[in-house]
Amino acid sequence: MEGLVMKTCEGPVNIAVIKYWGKRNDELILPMNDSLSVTLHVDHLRSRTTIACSPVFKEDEFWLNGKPFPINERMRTCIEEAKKHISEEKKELSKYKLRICSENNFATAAGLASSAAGFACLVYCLAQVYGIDEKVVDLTILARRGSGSACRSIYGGFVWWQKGTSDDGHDSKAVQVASEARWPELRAVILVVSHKQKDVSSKDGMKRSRETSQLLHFRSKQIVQQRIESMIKAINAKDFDAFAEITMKESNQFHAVALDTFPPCFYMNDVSRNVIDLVNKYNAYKVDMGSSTRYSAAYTFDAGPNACIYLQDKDLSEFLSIIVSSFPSIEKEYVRGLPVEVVSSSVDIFPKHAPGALDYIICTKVGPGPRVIESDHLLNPDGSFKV
Ligand SMILES: Nc1ncnc2c1ncn2[C@@H]1O[C@H](COP(=O)(O)OP(=O)(O)OP(=O)(O)O)[C@@H](O)[C@H]1O
Ligand SMILES: C[C@@](O)(CCOP(=O)(O)OP(=O)(O)O)CC(=O)O
Repeated sequence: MEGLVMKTCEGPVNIAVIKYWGKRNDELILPMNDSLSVTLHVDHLRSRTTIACSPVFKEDEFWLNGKPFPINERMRTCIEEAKKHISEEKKELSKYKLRICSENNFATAAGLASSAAGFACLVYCLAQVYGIDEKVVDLTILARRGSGSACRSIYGGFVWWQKGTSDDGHDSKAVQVASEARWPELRAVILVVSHKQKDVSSKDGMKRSRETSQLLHFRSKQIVQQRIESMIKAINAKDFDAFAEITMKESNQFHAVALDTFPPCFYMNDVSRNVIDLVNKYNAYKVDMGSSTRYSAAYTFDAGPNACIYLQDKDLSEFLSIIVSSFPSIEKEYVRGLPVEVVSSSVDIFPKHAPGALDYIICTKVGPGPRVIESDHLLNPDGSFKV
């Protein structure tokens, strides 16, 4: 079709080890404290987005996971902000309407960071369509306007969102602490306890926490900065003990803030607590078996019951075998993502749960940032939606 421009990109999920919770400015999405995350591999968990731009389109349209979806205020902001940075030779495109089609290969709005992958992918794809020069324009600042945690999905590896101090948000951006090549042995196992949409969104939950939780204010002023420094040291030194301890304490403190919120937010459930118990028992078991480190696995939970367990490649098969025997399933495709050998575990110190306590498991590793893909477009070649 004459004048049609079309690009398709994929964007990764990130799971924070130092949590973002609480904004100092809701509209600009400026956080109360810094945060730090691990980008998970786009081969296993990703948003894929196709954007087409054409003089014949009559209105902007968005489809998410195969259905028309409203273009909400945050998405509108990302589009309008991206248009401000359009390259000189593509200026004409800013007048054209957009068709955006996106899909996540995992549950949306279930505390699996779909908004992070989705908005990072959207902004990255807009940058390709509009010829935005990434050396001049910080895409992390654009992605932040879609969802705070999305700014960290613009980079691969280990990413630090610096809260910034200015009122206009120009210094609230993400930087890469280390690429995925720094710690290639690091693995992440996502235990999907529920893929149902959560009751209180992160946006509403963190607003309520800022208004009612004294613990949140204490944490953001007195605790987070020190933990960021220790975490960066741990990553650079590949010190799993330090990484694991800070990760678990951060998760615990975030959920303590959720409970300190009034009325409280309950994001974890009994299965989540059983997972914490299993990880603690696994760490103790490994020490008994002569492990040179205090921790072999570290849990973290976002605003939902699903667990993310960080561990190293050497322990992955053993840990998964224990999980599968402790949380049995009748699902055929129970373990997804990275291929891992799962054997029947002979270690019987872990409690057995009823089949079906976990929906499924995704195994992945630390990965790169968003990428352009040349095939598998989600729109037809003429820019129409695939129905
Ligand atoms: N692929 C996508 N493209 C654009 N926007 C998306 C995409 N996926 C999700 N979103 C947006 O993110 C919203 C879901 O965000 P929400 O914060 O509720 O859930 P989550 O990101 O899965 O959980 P959490 O942020 O707590 O980990 C969707 O309603 C939609 O607006
Ligand atoms: C618990 C968290 O996952 C919170 C994520 O919050 P969002 O980035 O989804 O919130 P908004 O900025 O309002 O879109 C912790 C984290 O990812 O750091």
